[in-house]
Amino acid sequence: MNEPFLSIRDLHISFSRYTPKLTIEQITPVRSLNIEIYRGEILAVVGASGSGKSLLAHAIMGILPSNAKMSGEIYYDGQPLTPKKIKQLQGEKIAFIPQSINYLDPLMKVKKQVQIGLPKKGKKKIQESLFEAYDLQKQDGDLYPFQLSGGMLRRVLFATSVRDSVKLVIADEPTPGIHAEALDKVLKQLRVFAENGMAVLLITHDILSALSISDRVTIMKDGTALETASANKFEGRGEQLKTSYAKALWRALPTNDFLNAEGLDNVTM
Ligand SMILES: Nc1ncnc2c1ncn2[C@@H]1O[C@H](COP(=O)(O)OP(=O)(O)OP(=O)(O)O)[C@@H](O)[C@H]1O
Ligand code: NI
Repeated sequence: MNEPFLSIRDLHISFSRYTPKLTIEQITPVRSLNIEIYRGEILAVVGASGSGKSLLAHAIMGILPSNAKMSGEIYYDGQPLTPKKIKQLQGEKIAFIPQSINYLDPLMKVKKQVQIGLPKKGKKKIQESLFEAYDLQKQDGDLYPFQLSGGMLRRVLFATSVRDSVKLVIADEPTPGIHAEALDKVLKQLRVFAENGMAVLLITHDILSALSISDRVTIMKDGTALETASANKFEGRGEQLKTSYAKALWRALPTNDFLNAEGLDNVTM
């Protein structure tokens, strides 16, 4: 097999925080996390709220909060991904679609934000065609973020990430609040990115959408990767999955009649 394009080895992320009794305790919401993403594939990372998915994305992007302590290694295209390197790559080679729409500048018209980083010549044209591709009206471009709905803002965020030069796409929950048709478009677009050779990391709660377009799926629980399996292993009663947690998660989906859903909290590796 060829080399992973992005490789995360033994990642730990901790925070110190005050307890109600004003003593300091340390929490480690990401621990012993190993993840590899290859060129041309979509790896979906799925997991419950609080399982550490966004922290993983922020660690890669070098935007963890300043009180976070991180250890472990992140390799990009065979080289350590240092804070300096990430600054060079961001936008140009690595596209990040953040979970929070607060990442948009509240004081800048959205069309200007989409134009950032586009080639000087023709950026207006490209921005307009991106708007069209993501079902945004031309006049929406003159609005400020607060004037758009959450679903529209997500599509703006998505549009801001698209560049031909990009090699790695990290999409953190790109789909909440958007209607079915737009959801389909966003997922298909991720597929197109992968088919163009990009490595795509899709972070989501939604295991069914993840399975519909991903090549492999990593199930995250309590800050670590419990199991990584090809998407096609999620079938039947989950016999091909290794951990009981992954099996239970799969069987608990509505399309699988919620089999065993009540046991999901109790299952162990
Ligand atoms: N700035 C912070 N300070 C202290 N703890 C934090 C901080 N950010 C995150 N955490 C801890 O890390 C955990 C994981 O956070 P993270 O945002 O990665 O979860 P997530 O899997 O992305 O959840 P969601 O699906 O809700 O977006 C949180 O539950 C919280 O305990
Ligand atoms: Ni998150």
